[in-house]
Amino acid sequence: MSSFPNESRAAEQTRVDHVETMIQQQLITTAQNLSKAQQERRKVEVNFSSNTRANYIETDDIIETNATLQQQKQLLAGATTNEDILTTKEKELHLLAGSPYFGRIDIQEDGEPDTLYIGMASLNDHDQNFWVYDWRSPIAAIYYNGTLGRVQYTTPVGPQTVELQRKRQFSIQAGKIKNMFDTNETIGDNILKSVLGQASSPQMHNIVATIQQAQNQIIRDVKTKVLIVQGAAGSGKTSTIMQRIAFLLYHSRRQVNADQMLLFSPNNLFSNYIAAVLPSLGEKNLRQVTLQAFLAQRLHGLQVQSLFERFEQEQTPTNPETQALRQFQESLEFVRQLEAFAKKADLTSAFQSLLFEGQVFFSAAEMIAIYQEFPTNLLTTDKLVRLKNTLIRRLQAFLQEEAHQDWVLTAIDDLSERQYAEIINTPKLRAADFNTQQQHLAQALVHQKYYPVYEAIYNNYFYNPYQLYKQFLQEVLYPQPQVWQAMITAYQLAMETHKISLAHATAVLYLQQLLTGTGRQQQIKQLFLDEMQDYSPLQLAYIQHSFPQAKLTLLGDLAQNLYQGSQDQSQLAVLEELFTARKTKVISLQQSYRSTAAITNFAKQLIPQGEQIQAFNRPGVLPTWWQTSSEQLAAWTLHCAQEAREKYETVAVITKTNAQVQELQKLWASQDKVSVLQENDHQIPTGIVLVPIYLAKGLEFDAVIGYAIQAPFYQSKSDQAILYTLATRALHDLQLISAPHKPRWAKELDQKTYQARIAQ
Ligand SMILES: Nc1ncnc2c1ncn2[C@@H]1O[C@H](COP(=O)(O)OP(=O)(O)OP(=O)(O)O)[C@@H](O)[C@H]1O
Repeated sequence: MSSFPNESRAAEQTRVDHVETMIQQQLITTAQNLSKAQQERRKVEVNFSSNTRANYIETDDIIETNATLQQQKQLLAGATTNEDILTTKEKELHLLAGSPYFGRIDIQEDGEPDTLYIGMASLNDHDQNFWVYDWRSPIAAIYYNGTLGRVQYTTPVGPQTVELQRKRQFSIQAGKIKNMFDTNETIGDNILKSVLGQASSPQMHNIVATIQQAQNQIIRDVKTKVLIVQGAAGSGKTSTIMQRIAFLLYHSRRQVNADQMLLFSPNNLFSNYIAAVLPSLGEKNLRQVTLQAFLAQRLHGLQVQSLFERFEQEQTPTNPETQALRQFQESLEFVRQLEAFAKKADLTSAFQSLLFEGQVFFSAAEMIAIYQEFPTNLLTTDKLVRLKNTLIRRLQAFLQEEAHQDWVLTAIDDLSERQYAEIINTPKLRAADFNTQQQHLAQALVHQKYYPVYEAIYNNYFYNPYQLYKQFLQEVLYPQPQVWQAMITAYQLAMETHKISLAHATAVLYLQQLLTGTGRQQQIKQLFLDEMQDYSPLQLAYIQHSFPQAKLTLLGDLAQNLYQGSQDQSQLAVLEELFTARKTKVISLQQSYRSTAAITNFAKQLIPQGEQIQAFNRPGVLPTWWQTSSEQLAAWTLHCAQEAREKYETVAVITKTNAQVQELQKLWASQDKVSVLQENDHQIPTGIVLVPIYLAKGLEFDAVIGYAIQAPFYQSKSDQAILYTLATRALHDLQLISAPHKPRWAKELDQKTYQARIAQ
């Protein structure tokens, strides 16, 4: 591939032109081949349906049909694979077209010089020369990781060392080089600066061309079982996780596909916001779920409180006792007590009679009697299995008897020919004598009728998990017994109206899963969890237990802790303890990319250990902190938003609560240019948007106006974390509005990091 010396820009452009022509040619041939493959598949499909119109009357026909079926299936699978390969190829060519690569490395490997170009996908010619290397190929790691000199990279056959002699970055648009320069840094500042200086976009972009070294380490880690990423606001955690997913899909294509991955996302708006990243990298999207949806799916018929509802409720003056209580209920200590309870729990008080057609089929007393026969030192899970087996055996014995009842004979007589054929459905049965057939029919009919009883046993409907959980709660020792008792009463009352708090919902499900093992998802191989700081130890323990085969990637920012109240850096220690049995690695990202340096430097004072955060050197104006009157508050907020809108695409007015959003919405009803961001919105609209902080998490806007930054909304230490989250949503411009008094702690902030102004 040394036909181009590639030193000058002109030479590089000639190479780009050559590659572009190759892409266009390959697009044409791929489209032709694809159309042929589609025709081929359709032909096989037509044959398939006409050849497999089954004739199940004669045994010989069945055997023949099966053989044809297998053959046709193979043909169809072959045709579909061929088509899939070509479709992927076409997708990759489209990814490359116009901007075929963004990086180049010149290396010496075993004394041999080589020049490699890195892009979104691989491109080779008929002679198998690589013109572009996929960014995820082993050798491309050098581009992201290495400074010039000797560098190592990992290959499937072990580590390889090469001499990196040059690293060049490109910005290519519509086949034209817009910018190119050599760099010795990981990925030079210049291109990054220009990427970060751009306006925000309605959906998240990929960062493939400018992945930073620390991020690359996270993206390419394939060994760690539990990868925990603690990163400052705007440090690229979410971007990195999306790149990591694309990397894992490429790296482990044979072992894992997108259906075996699951992402826990903070809310649906966020899920939509990131939904374009994987397709932009040529990959299929993975499934996403919110914690509340995950719990609700498993608690049929109950209304599970959402994180937002809880946050809203706790805005009414928070009672420290309630706070402490909830923290205990979701703590690691509580988890351990629950786990211990599950091992030795006495189920007898939770048994409930199994009814069938309004009559008791197995009474609670019968179950208690069986249960009490088991050796006392058996684990509860084992007792449960034995009880189930006993109940099933008793059910089977009952069915044997029942098969001789008169109703069965009548029902057999009433069978239509089709129903008869459906039950007598094997050659052996068809050949059997009358009595054998009758017996088989009788068995089948009683099984059919009593199937619900079997299902109820199988699904553990013979004990009440909510009752068992209550029993557990009553056994827990809490320093303030009255507070604890009041909580149990509240739990019961809520259950009567089919409502359950988030903490109880998780605990009930975890207990149920520990006892029965049902609900565990073995097929998920990779689990990703964004905004980990919003999950309590109890929720994390339950999630971990639900996905026993999954490797975990958890990421978040302990400082952006909106929901957990006073939890702090010790959460990391809790996490490590929670996952102690597995290979855990914690990576910290301190460089913040989203905001201008002025905004980051202002925001980082709001949190403990904020001094470790490094602002990205992107210029911008100091944040403004406005002081106004209560009467003026809403009007001034709107004024600032409108002024910012003249300069920027997206301007967010961020409130602390949803109630404030509704207040402003009413006041600004005549402002048709203000839209309210809703949880199920697919995109962030341009213009002025009104949004509560918990929905703005993870998102970004060109300008942010913080509404009512004053007591009582912003007062406590944990409110500083909320303001930190709010401030770090801004890319270019941040304005805070207070009426009339700023929070007490505002005095401690460095006056040089913002402009204090009076609104008039
Ligand atoms: N390597 C990079 N190249 C280009 N842009 C980057 C890079 N890393 C991060 N960014 C940009 O920085 C911004 C913040 O990234 P992201 O949302 O992934 O951060 P985060 O750590 O998840 O933030 P937060 O915790 O505040 O929600 C995004 O606009 C993203 O595109």
